[in-house]
Amino acid sequence: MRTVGNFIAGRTQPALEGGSLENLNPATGECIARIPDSGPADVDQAVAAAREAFPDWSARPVADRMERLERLAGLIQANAEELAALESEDTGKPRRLAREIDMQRAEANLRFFARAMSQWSSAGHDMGPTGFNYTRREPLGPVALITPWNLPLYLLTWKLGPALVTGNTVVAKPSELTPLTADALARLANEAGLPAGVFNLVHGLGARCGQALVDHPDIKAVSFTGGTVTGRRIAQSTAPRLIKLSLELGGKNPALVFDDADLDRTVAGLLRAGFTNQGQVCLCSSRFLIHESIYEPLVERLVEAVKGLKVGDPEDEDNTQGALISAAHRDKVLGYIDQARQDGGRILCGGEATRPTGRCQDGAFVLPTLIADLPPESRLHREEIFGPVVTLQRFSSEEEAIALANDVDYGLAATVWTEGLSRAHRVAGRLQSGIVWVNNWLVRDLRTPFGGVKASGLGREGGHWSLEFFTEPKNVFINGD
Ligand SMILES: NC(=O)C1=CN([C@@H]2O[C@H](COP(=O)(O)OP(=O)(O)OC[C@H]3O[C@@H](n4cnc5c(N)ncnc54)[C@H](O)[C@@H]3O)[C@@H](O)[C@H]2O)C=CC1
Ligand SMILES: O=C(O)/C=C/C=C(\O)C(=O)O
Repeated sequence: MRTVGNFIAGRTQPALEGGSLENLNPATGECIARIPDSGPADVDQAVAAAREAFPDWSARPVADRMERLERLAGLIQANAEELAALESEDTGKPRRLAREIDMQRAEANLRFFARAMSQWSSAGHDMGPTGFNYTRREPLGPVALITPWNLPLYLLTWKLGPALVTGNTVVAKPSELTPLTADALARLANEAGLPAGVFNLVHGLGARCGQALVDHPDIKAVSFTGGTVTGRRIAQSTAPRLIKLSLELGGKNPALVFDDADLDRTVAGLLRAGFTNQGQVCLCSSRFLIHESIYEPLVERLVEAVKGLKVGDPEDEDNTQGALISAAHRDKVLGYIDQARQDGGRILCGGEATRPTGRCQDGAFVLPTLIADLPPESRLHREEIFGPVVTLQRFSSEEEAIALANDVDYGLAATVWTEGLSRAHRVAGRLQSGIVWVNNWLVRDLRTPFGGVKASGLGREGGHWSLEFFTEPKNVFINGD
């Protein structure tokens, strides 16, 4: 079994009070590591290290920071297989998915932001003979990055890249459920030549370690991805200090399938949108809204396709579906399926836990599930389940589809399936959603704004939005004579 430590000022160390937490592999139920149960004293030490490293790191030439981040990206690439194995063990996701999605994106995130910095410019405002204004973009200081368990290294690097390249120093807190790739990244950070204290890592529970981090008076900004309840709590905690906050939160994302959709493309797309990573991506479509004229044939094809998904041991390269993040989360998801039955829903496929044979028989597996005929007010249409569960609804007009899509508290990512160009533009314009994909799902261009509206978050990350978040603009006026 591994022992994971906090990474502070370039060194690995246990929690100062000595406590530790179990880290389980959700596919087997086995304990695979012990991690520090960090508290305010550990956080204080990590923030002090970040504060101490800030003057040197922020004063370095941009090219120096870009080069070190590129080196770190190269080390992720070189160690991708080992990192994918760790990620899969820690999350229960198929190793193949961890390799093909998580590790590729972790590398791409760091390369993208290192290179984006070379194209970033600041504004100038010419007042003619009176003078000239130029805008400096200054780093903030030590910043907190708090990340969830569904895409651990993917989301940590998504925040780390822009934070570091703009000259900030970092204290990161990964989810207590998935510490392993962050721990590995810390070692690679030393190898890549990140100076001590530039990147620090504290492990532990959200309510103790995470809360101490967001409450720390020297933290100048918090970038958080996770559940909406936690996001709201962080917003309340940081509000009195008026620090910058970026919140990427949950979703209840609709897929709108119109009667002119290409059904082959739609079935393949909905399968990915509904069930990638066992439905544990904030962008997953969890409500399929289908035009009544194609409802029966499309649903028949979807049921067949979903039944064809292979659930089981994440190490088996043939499996597309692994375990959910924990037994507790599996039970929460199963609770929603029970609720669906009570609400009169019809389970078209799945609807239960499964026990793969062999080493995974005690794992947290749930069969991919489609549920029809729920009443409109059912909680399953409204609440984020964050598992392999999709509800189906019919609509008879474009107006009704848009109304159903918008009738939830969330507004993160919608998909629209149609061959009609005008309809695609019209509907995209009316959806209350930070992101709309037409005839596809999770095509990511890292230059684009990423984030949600309503209960799905606050602010945008990606491209220059991330670079702006991690810097403060300062206007300098130079007199004209
Ligand atoms: N990106 C997303 O949309 C995600 C959504 N979720 C949703 O949230 C639900 C709950 O999952 P959790 O693991 O509890 O997510 P969470 O939002 O509580 O955890 C995310 C991160 O925040 C930290 N955290 C928790 N409380 C904190 C606090 N008071 N201050 C600072 N940091 C804190 C956690 O330790 C973790 O690192 C899931 O069932 C799912 O519906 C969960 C993970 C990702
Ligand atoms: O940036 C992406 O491509 C995906 C981000 C996903 C999340 O933020 C999430 O699932 O929490």
